[in-house]
Amino acid sequence: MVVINGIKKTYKDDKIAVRNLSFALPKGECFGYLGINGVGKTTEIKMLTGDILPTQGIATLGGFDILTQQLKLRRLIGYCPQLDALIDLLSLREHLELFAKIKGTLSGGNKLKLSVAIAMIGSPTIIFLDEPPTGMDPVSYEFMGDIIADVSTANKESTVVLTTHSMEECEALCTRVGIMVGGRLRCLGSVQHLKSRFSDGFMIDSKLNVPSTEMVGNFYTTTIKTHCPEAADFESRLTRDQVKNYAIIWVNLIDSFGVQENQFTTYDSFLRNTFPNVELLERQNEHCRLKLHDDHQNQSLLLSNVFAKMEAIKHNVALKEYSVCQTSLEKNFNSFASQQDEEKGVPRGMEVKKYV
Ligand SMILES: Nc1ncnc2c1ncn2[C@@H]1O[C@H](COP(=O)(O)OP(=O)(O)OP(=O)(O)O)[C@@H](O)[C@H]1O
Repeated sequence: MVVINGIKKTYKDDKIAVRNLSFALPKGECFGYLGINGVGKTTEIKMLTGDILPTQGIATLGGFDILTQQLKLRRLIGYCPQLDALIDLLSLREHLELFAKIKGTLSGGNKLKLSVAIAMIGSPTIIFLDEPPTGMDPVSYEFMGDIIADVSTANKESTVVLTTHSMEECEALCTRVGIMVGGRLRCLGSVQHLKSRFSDGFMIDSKLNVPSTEMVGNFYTTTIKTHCPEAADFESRLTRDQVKNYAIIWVNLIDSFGVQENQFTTYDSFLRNTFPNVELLERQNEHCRLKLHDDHQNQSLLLSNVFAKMEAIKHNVALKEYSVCQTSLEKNFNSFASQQDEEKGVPRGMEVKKYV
């Protein structure tokens, strides 16, 4: 439905906004374009919708050439631009009539909803949405998400190209995602594929058992009494009032803390003996969050393997519950976004020459 072949855009000031972009999208796809500000997403959409001309390359939408068949092509597309540009979509009379009616009555978010609705009118075959959710309230945002999913992935009526800064939106809506850096598409694939390919590991959220009274008692007998007889004598030296007033509670708390420490140390060492690179990120009482780093050299770090190993470990440690999840798409995106600086120089073979 969308075929892009070697599209490039150089602005007047020699700024290369899009560099030799090539990819294709079938019908029914919801494609998410990710990239930090200024990487070239809007420029790419503007070339496809005919707002601006590419410097180089060809593209077809629904079989129509973006350079020579703009009139036919426009009937196929719906476009919700990033900025409020309703003026481009209406005749002068319609524009005046509409704004005479709505001036001062539509908030920014409502104007945006109107723009999305206009882009969807007539069930266009290809819909371009340039950062549509900015400023939309959560209810409308969810409603818009449902509509996008309906027309693209569910009913296979349209191909949707969505530029966004929201990873959540991409994860929820898009069948495929492309991450753009410095005018180039650096990766393209399903969210799950990108996560598996670029993920740097797994997060494990765990909850250990709350120490039982019996465990606390055992700890007191085996550890405190053995290694610290003075402290063990502490209880017998307390007055009745002291026992009544909290002192005994403190002893119990210290014992309970000791049991928790032992449980955690055992759990931590089991993890470190099982996985190559474990980092403790956070710990509070019986809860802890750990990261299993993946250097992509160890093939065993697959989600299924991590679960299998955790299931084996859990019988040896005081683990009440745990969950394993892949690092988020946001993490992957951030690592791509950080490459933006490196992309600022003109790459080899892409130099723009000035002829005077
Ligand atoms: N008319 C123009 N003339 C010169 N440079 C431009 C023009 N329009 C955009 N650019 C530059 O081209 C690059 C890509 O801009 P573009 O608007 O396509 O980025 P974007 O990824 O859509 O950003 P955002 O997420 O902020 O919308 C930027 O460096 C921008 O400054």
